[in-house]
Amino acid sequence: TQSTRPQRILGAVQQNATRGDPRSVVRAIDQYCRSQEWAMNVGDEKGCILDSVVSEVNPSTVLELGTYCGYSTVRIASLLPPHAKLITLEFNPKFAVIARQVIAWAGLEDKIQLVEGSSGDLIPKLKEQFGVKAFDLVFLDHWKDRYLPDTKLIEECGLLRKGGVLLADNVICPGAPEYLEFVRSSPRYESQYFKSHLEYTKVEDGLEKSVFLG
Ligand SMILES: CCCNc1ncnc2c1ncn2[C@@H]1O[C@H](/C=C/CNC(=O)c2cc(-c3ccc(F)cc3)cc(O)c2O)[C@@H](O)[C@H]1O
Ligand SMILES: [Mg+2]
Repeated sequence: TQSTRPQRILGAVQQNATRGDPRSVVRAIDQYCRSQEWAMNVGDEKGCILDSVVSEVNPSTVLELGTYCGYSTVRIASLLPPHAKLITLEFNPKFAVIARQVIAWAGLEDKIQLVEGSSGDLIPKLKEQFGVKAFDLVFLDHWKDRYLPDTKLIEECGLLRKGGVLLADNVICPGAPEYLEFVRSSPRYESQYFKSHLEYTKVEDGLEKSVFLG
C-alpha cells in the first residue's frame, strides 16, 4: 500500500541517520526533503536562525506548537541543557506516531514530551497536568491562523515568563499577518524579524522573534 510523506521521512531517518545522534537525524531529513520531496520542516536555513535563538535563550522549558514529523522538535531539543524539557503539541495522530519514532531515533525521549491534542484544548491544562510553571521559549509552527489566538491563550494562562520568547515560523510564507501585526504593535512585546527563505526553496520567508516584556 502507498506510504505517506511522513512515513517516507521516517524511512530516510532510519536509513541515513545514526541512532542517538540528533544532528544526523536533522541532516537526514534535510537531505531527503531537499533531494526527494519537499516537506514543511523549518529546514536547514531557518533552522540555523532557530539554533541561534535557542542557544541565546538557553531555555529550561520550551513549548512547540505543531510537531509534524519532529524535525524542529529534535533540532531544538539537541541544543537544550541537561535537565531542560520540551513539550510539543500535535493533534494529528498519524503525524504523532511518526514524530515519536523520529524522536526515539534521535535518543531524545527524556527531553521531549509529545502531547497529542489540539493546542486550544491543551494549553490551559499545561500547568496542572504537566507541572509547567512558565515557558522560556515558544516555537509556533502550526496552523498560521492559530498563532494569534494561541499566543493570547498562552498569555491568559500565565505560561510565558517575563523575558520569555515567542519564535514564529512562516510569518511571510504562508504568512501570519494578524499575528505579525499584533506582536509588532503591542507594547508588551519587543519583536525582531529574521529574513530567510522558505525551507528548501528560494522563496522569501522568515522567523519573527518576540520577547514578552510582561
Ligand atoms: C485547531 C488547530 C490548531 N491547533 C493545533 N494543535 C496541535 N497541532 C496542530 C494544530 N494545528 C496544526 N497542528 C499540526 O501542526 C502541523 C501543521 C503545520 C502547518 N504548517 C504549514 O501549513 C506550513 C506550510 C508551509 C508552506 C509554504 C508554502 C507552500 F507553498 C506550502 C506550504 C511551510 C511551513 O513551514 C509550514 O509550517 C501539522 O502537524 C498539524 O497536524
Ligand atoms: Mg513552518
